[in-house]
Amino acid sequence: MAAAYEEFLRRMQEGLMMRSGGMAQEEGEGVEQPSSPPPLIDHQQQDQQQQLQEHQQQQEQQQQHQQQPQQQLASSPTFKELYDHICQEIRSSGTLDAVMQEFQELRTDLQRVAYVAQLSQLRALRLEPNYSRKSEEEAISFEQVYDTLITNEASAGKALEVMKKCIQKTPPGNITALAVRYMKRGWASLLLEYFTAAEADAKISLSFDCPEELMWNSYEILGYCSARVHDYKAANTYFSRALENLRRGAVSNEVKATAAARIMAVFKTVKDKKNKKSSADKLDEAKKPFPPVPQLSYGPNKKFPSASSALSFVTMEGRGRCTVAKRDIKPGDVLMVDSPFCTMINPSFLKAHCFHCFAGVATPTPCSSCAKVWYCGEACREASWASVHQAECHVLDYLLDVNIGKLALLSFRVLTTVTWPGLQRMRQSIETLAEAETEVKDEPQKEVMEEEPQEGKPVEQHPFQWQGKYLPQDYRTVLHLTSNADKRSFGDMFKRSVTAVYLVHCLKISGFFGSQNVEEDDMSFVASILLRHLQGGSCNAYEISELEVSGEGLSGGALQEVGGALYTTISLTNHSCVANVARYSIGDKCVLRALVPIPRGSEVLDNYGFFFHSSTVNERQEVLLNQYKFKCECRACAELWPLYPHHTSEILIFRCPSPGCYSPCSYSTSSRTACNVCGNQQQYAKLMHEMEQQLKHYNDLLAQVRKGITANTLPQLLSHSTFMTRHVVPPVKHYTDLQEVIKRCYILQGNIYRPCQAAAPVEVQQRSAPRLRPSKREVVLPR
Ligand SMILES: C[S@@+](CC[C@H](N)C(=O)[O-])C[C@H]1O[C@@H](n2cnc3c(N)ncnc32)[C@H](O)[C@@H]1O
Repeated sequence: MAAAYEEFLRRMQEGLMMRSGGMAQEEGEGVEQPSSPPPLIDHQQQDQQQQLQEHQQQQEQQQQHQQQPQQQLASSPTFKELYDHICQEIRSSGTLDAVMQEFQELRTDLQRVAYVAQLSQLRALRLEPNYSRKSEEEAISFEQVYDTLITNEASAGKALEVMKKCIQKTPPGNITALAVRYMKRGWASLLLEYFTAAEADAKISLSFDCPEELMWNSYEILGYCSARVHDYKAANTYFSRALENLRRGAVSNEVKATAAARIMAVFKTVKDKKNKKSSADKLDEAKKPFPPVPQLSYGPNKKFPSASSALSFVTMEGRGRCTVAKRDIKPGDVLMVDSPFCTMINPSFLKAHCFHCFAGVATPTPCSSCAKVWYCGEACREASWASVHQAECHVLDYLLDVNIGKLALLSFRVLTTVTWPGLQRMRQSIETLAEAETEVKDEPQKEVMEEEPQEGKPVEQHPFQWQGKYLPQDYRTVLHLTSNADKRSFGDMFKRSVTAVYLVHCLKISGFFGSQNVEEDDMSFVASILLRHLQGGSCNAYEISELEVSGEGLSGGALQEVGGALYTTISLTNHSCVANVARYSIGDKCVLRALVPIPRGSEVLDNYGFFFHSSTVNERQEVLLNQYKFKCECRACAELWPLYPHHTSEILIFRCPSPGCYSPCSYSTSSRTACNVCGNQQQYAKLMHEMEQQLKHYNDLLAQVRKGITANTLPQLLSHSTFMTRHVVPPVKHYTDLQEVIKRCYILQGNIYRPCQAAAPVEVQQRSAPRLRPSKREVVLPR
């Protein structure tokens, strides 16, 4: 039985990892263990002696449990403390078998959450607000460190980081302190040549309407930033105000003299210069955080506006809802542009990314209430507060705890987005839906589609029934995400149920239910919905990604998972290890584009993060089954395609280009050859010549992509992809490389983050050009 307990504990520790369509792989504590054996222990298979031993151990454990006083659970426990305590209690009380049996007999999420809510630890659970608070005392300590660091220009980077923390900790009521601290952060940015950030901070500092003589250094910063973009008129005004306020300021004469000399050195050189407006425009361009979102090819689908009209949605036996091509689709076609129902940031990106829009920011604005999250500016701060953050701010440390899993915050946000009154309005239909799911589903009315899938055996398709438009902000689309509840193990479901009840306590103290006392019945209802989203999210949450690049060009760089989101239209696409589409992020939007030609009637297939060329069939199947609860039967899995580079020497095998045949062909370059299967005649010498030309040209295209040039290159790569798809039998290294290069081009059109936010120099400095910032020896501490 000891082994059984170990197995139980392992299963209890499994769980709440964000498991998602290609999607976010969690977690701080590691990704969920792949493929777990069935949860129930078959006692009949164990020999009697073993059973006896286990029985004795169980008795001993029970005795120990009775003798030892139970360890007290901390007040306001973290999820890990709570869950470990529950596991420990079940283990030591010897009630595992009973718990497993009882729990597995439960049919609905409502029953599951009601069951775990009766555990003593959850009955006694009382949570207090838990978040990172503002503190003037801590802010002052950070400011003192800054004041020491900033006197040495080499420490400007550190000074900037320290001042960020200082601002984050400053209570919002300390107006003057905040104004001065933004000014100081602006100064550190200026020294680092982060001109956009320096300008933004100087302007924020002035927006507090503090006595002008305190803010002379902000005017000085604005003077340098304006001079840099040749806005000399503005630079003159700012420098004049800097000097005037410096004269009135309460700083020592020594500081006044040094600062005045420094300002004058640049002021003199810009005084009589004429404005050059175009350069200023360039700086504005640099501020735009995201590239434009592409238009859907062939226009939007009337019923599914986030999808192209080239797509239809059906259900198939064993595959659930599927996306199918209604017409021939070309590589590069934009098939879906989806908005999130709600999003969440990965805790490791909290320090350098906007909590609301995910833009990378060097000198962000903090939340006015907590000292945990940052925004790229006031607009995002306000939008976030109004939409989700107000409801979560004071319980954020519970929700961002690494051990609770990323889906906790996402599920919490689903509910705060819908709101309690919203849920109450839908309560009856939600309960009806939950009940219907436990009954045996009727066969949907059969309707044979015009189109047949191109490869493999034809599968019966039924139209996907949906009332009204399928809109990304419609909560019903989230409710109907597949949860795979019937395929989940005991450990998985048990841990999710405990999480759901824990989260409902977080909702309660954050004011979700309003000021009145909440009924137990309502708590259970909301916990059951949380449990539904914790399951749905594990198979349907997608990552929000960005390419982090350093240096001037766009070569290299790592694709990072900045956050997660629910995209309910993208969620209608199934997985293949040989996907025909690729996905990337623009801001918080998700774009799905064709990689290869997709013939009319074929399924549109995404990849959930497990590619045939980078992991073995066994690895892929194991994770897909464990995480997404299906057995992949794609071509690569069925034909056991080899890993990259597939073959030691590159051999291209031609396929018959006749539509509907596509069989591998042997050929002769000297004459026309007939396909063994369909008899189609093909001039292979001509084909070979064209192939050679294309391969030669491909290398030039590759060089362009390496430099980050995609606008003209991508169409040529896509046309090469069409040619290769038509003529070559996969898997072949060149074809795999080509798909990867196309994906790279798509990604380059999405979110890009440069950790160093310094704007690129607008012009090479000329002899007569103004100096952009003070030199090292002129640095004085701004007061
Ligand atoms: C993002 S959803 C895709 C849409 C889903 N079929 C539905 O009905 O909502 C992911 C889930 O779809 C199913 N799925 C995805 N790819 C599949 C495949 N190749 N074969 C069978 N089922 C698949 C699995 O249940 C998986 O957890």
